[in-house]
Amino acid sequence: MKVIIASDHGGVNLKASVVQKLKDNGVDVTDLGPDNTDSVDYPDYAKPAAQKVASGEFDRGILICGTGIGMSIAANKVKGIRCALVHDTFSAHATREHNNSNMLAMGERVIGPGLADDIVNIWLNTEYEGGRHERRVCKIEE
Ligand SMILES: O=C(CO)[C@H](O)[C@H](O)[C@H](O)COP(=O)(O)O
Repeated sequence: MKVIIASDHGGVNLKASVVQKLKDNGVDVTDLGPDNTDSVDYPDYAKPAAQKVASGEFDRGILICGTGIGMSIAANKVKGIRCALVHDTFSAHATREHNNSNMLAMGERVIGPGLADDIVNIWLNTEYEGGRHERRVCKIEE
């Protein structure tokens, strides 16, 4: 599975920790930036990351800003993206099983690296259930 990750300045430290954990676990992860805490605008990173998932260049995308909210809003403007803002492990499971989410957004100012790693691990390894959920996901796509 190919994963792309991006942040703004508010998520750059949590992103570094998530990237390291993914690499330790052998996940093929590409960091779109930024690589420092200079102030940037989150849509400038969320949009290209979302486009690379929507195009199929990457299988999944992870976005991290201060709250995760701005990046999730921006990513969900891209057709084909279902970006879930998640700060608990139950939702990480549920959004894969029910929504077939292809992007995950988290906030560095909301959760710490331990919980973020658990969320990412669950989100990457939980299968979409299909069935009744497929009808609903199709309605989103329409
Ligand atoms: O978009 C956000 C909030 O919805 C993100 O948390 C940003 O990281 C945040 O707005 C950046 O804020 P800052 O005061 O410019 O660091």
